[in-house]
Formats: sequence, structure tokens, C-alpha cells
Amino acid sequence: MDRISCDLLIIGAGSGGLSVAAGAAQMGADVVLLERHKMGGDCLNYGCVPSKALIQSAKTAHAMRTAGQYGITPVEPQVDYAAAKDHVQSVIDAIAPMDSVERFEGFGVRVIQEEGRFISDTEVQAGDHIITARRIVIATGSSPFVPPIPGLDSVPYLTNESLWDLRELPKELIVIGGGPIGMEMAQAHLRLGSKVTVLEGAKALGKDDPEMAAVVLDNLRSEGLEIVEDATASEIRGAEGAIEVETKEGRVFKGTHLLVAVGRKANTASLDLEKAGIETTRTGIKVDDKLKTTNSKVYAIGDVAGGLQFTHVAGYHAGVVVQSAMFGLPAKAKTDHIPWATYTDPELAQVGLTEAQAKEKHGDALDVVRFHYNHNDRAQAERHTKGLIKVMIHKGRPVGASIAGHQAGEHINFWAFALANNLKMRAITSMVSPYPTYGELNKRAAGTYFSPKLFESPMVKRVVRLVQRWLP
Ligand SMILES: Cc1cc2nc3c(=O)[nH]c(=O)nc-3n(C[C@H](O)[C@H](O)[C@H](O)COP(=O)(O)OP(=O)(O)OC[C@H]3O[C@@H](n4cnc5c(N)ncnc54)[C@H](O)[C@@H]3O)c2cc1C
Ligand SMILES: NC(=O)c1ccc[n+]([C@@H]2O[C@H](COP(=O)([O-])OP(=O)(O)OC[C@H]3O[C@@H](n4cnc5c(N)ncnc54)[C@H](O)[C@@H]3O)[C@@H](O)[C@H]2O)c1
Repeated sequence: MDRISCDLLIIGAGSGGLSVAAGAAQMGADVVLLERHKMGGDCLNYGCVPSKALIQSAKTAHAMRTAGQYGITPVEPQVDYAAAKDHVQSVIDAIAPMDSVERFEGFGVRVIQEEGRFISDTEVQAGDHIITARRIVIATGSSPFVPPIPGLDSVPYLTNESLWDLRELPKELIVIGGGPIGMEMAQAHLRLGSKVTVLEGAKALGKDDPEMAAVVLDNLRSEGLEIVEDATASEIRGAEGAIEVETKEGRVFKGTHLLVAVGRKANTASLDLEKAGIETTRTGIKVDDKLKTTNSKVYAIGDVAGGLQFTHVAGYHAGVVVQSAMFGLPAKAKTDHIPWATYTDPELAQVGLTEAQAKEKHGDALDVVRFHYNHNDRAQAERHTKGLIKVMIHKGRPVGASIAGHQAGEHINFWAFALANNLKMRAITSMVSPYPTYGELNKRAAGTYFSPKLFESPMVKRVVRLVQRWLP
């Protein structure tokens, strides 16, 4: 056995682990990084990157079909699904060097491509190595949760891991789960030419504000996506190419392929956490607000920590841990300024409190303003007029923003900045936006907050009349 001692040991080289490793090593710490499978983790190999690349193929097909609205003869695209998958792989390949062993070794990180597991509360074994470290970071991510639905194990099914190997377009795709994975992949396959049915046990896009989710769901339905809500898959039958899913209510749906997208399970099984005194919860590793586990020398970050499961959250956690583990600062992880976006078309994005959460917290002291895309001239010019932005305001400051519409994921950055810096609505109206941009939506939403105060105030009218009388 090779014994290694270092300042920081990181288990898992995905979004979270890589960010900690890069930061800590470049600040001079002696860092060891373990990865049992692919550098870059889920986001690069099976998640964000391939899904967004496939969505772009689907958008292109959709643009060809709908070109008529811009005066261009529409055509039914010849979709080459295998070529679209090649495009997906080449996007992964283009990004992969950023997450590569070579790049991290260049930072001075010792990368060991082995699975890590605790053998005591201070030691981790990875292959022939036993590693002790001043601090340990668990960043092992999550995997697709495969529910114990009777019959599921007897039919071929896809998850976000195996989907990328498929080279032939599914003729009829059934998606179980109407969360972000299910809805993004359902629309992409619909636009690429599959017939797609989504079976959702509760409400589709149910983690978002229902008013905003409805904008997206209405559009998806109008494109031809079948979305069946309150439809829990309870039994599965059939064989390759002929799969049947029965719901609790007894409805039967038939398809050639099945995608299971019903959430995630934290990757803790192989870590032998009990040997290190690290406790888990129903959703992942138990952490405090400093991301420390029940073993005070060990942190858990990203998906495995069981909270919000996004790449940018894993990256944010990494920053918190670097401050705490490298500088001993009392850094805490917060969630109230974390945005998220679902990359359907139109997109759906949120930061801070939803309207329902804000009403519960602030009651009558809450103002809610809305501004619709169809009042934005750029949206009109490009015919992306579906959607709205909604801002929740308390005592002159935004406490939440929700956007459903074209590029909502881009526009939420603005409100994420405002919330992270506790800006006032006045700071937003003082900005001048170039015309015509979608960004004007943000300023106009803020203007909607002030306009009743300005245009419906008898006091303002009195002052204006008085000043006008005396002005030379
Ligand atoms: C289809 C899909 C689309 C997504 N799209 C988005 C998106 O658009 N935007 C967004 O923000 N998020 C998205 N996500 C979520 C995002 O991928 C995750 O939140 C993110 O990857 C979490 O990063 P992580 O570092 O916690 O884990 P991961 O990136 O999963 O990395 C964990 C790594 O640890 C390794 N590992 C596990 N156990 C061990 C062990 N014992 N020893 C050594 N190595 C180990 C794994 O092999 C893996 O490489 C998507 C997810 C999916 C599935
Ligand atoms: N754009 C993004 O940022 C993005 C994209 C994809 C995934 N992600 C991350 O990955 C996580 C996991 O995504 P997900 O979509 O798998 O999970 P999810 O938990 O968000 O949604 C799963 C859905 O499946 C439904 N469901 C569960 N069991 C069912 C059954 N038997 N029959 C029918 N429906 C059932 C649930 O009601 C739920 O709505 C997300 O929460 C998100 O954090 C992010």
C-alpha cells in the first residue's frame, strides 16, 4: 500500500470536486483528487452539456419547420439522430480538456483514477493508496434514481446515462417524470421527430411557480407533446420496441422506448461513510450550513449534499469550502440567491422566492409585478412573444424573480445579481437598457413597480401642476 498525506483530499472530479481542486491547488495547497469514472462528472458527460447540445439540434429542426413565420419557406428537416449524437459528443470533447487529468496535474493536483472509500474517520482508500488529509471533501454527485416500479427491471429502459449511446431516433418515447430532465429531453425528442408522452405523477415542472410553468407546458402541448399529469407509473410490461406503462389510475401508454427521469439518488453507497462517522439523510449526506458533515474534518458538496442539484450550486459550494478549508474562514452556504433554469423552449427560470413563498413570508407587505414578453419590441421582432417576468418585491427590494419565456435562463442572471447584492428596485430603474433588447424586460418590470407610485399619485400631480405654474 502506498501511503499519501496531503492538505486536502477530494473524492469525485465533477463540477464541485474540480472547482475545489483548482482553487485549493492554485492557492498552494497539497491536493489529491480521486475519480472512479470520467473526469468532469455528470454535468459534462451525462447531464448539462449533452442535454443542451441535443436541445440545440432540436431547436434547429424546429426553426426549419417554423421558418414560414419569417418569410422563409419552411421545410421538414431530415433528422440524422446519429449525427446529432455525434454533435453532442463533439461538444463534450471540446469542453473535456478543461476538466482533464493533464490540466489538473498542471495545477499541481495529484489525480488518482480510482474509487475512494473511507476505512477510518481520517483515512480513505483508493486502489493501492491510503490517503490521509487535513480536510476531506466528498463531491461524489448523484445517479439516476430507478424506482421500484413492478416490471421495470424486465424491459429495456433509458436514463440520462444511457440515452447518449442511443443512435436511432425513438419512434415513440415514453418519459416517466415531468421534472427538468424529463421535460427538456421530451421536447428535444419531439422536435427531432419522436412521438413523445410524458407521464408525471404529480404536476409537471412542479418545483417551479405554477403560473410560470403553465406558460412552458402550454407551449409544449401546442407543439404536440402529450403531458399527462397525476399519472404515476405503477406497472411496466413488454419488450424491446413495444413497452407498456400502466398508471395507478389504470391508463395504459405504449411506446417503443422508455426514459426514466424521476429524480436522483446521492452517490454514497460505496463510500463506507459509517467508518468515518458520517451520517446521511433521505436525500444525501447530512451537512450543516458550512457544508461540514457529522465528521468535522469532512465536507460534502454538490449533489451528494442532498440540497439543490445544479452545477452552479456545486461550484458555489466549492467556493464556500475553499474559504473554510484553506483560510479557516467561517463561510456559510446560503440558498436564497441561487437561480435555476430549465432549458425547454420557452425557458423557465427562478431566483429567490416564488410568489407563493414570498406571500407566505411577507404577507400584505409584498408587491408582485408582472411584465409580458409581448410588450417587448425585440420579442415582437423575433416572434418570441410568449411569456412573462414576475418580480416579488418587499420594502423596495426584489426578493424573488420568475421568468418564463425566450432565454429566461439568460435574463435571470440580472435578478440573481440584484438579489445577491441586495439591490433596491430603484437601482434597476436607474439603468439604461439598449433598445431593442430582451433585457429591457427587466427594467420595464421594475418600472411597473414604480409607475403607480408616479402616475397615480395625487401628490405627484399636485406638485407637477404647481411647478408648471411657476416655471418660466
Ligand atoms: C440530464 C441532466 C441535465 C442537467 N442539466 C443541468 C443544467 O442544465 N444546469 C445545471 O446547473 N445542472 C444540470 N444538471 C445537474 C448537474 O449535472 C449536477 O448538479 C452536477 O453535475 C453536480 O455536480 P457534482 O460535482 O455534485 O457531481 P458530479 O458532477 O456527478 O460528479 C461526481 C463525480 O464523483 C465521481 N465519484 C462518485 N463516487 C466516487 C467515489 N467513491 N470515488 C471516486 N469518485 C467518485 C463520479 O464518477 C463523478 O465523476 C443536469 C443533470 C442531468 C442528469
Ligand atoms: N436545467 C437544469 O438545470 C437541469 C436539467 C436537468 C436536471 N437538473 C437537475 O437534476 C435533478 C433531477 O431531475 P429530474 O427531472 O430527474 O428530477 P425531479 O425530481 O426534478 O423530477 C422528477 C419528477 O418525476 C415525478 N415522478 C416520480 N416518480 C414517478 C412515477 N412513478 N411516475 C410518474 N412520475 C413520477 C416526480 O413527481 C417529479 O415531478 C433536478 O432536480 C435538477 O436539480 C437540472
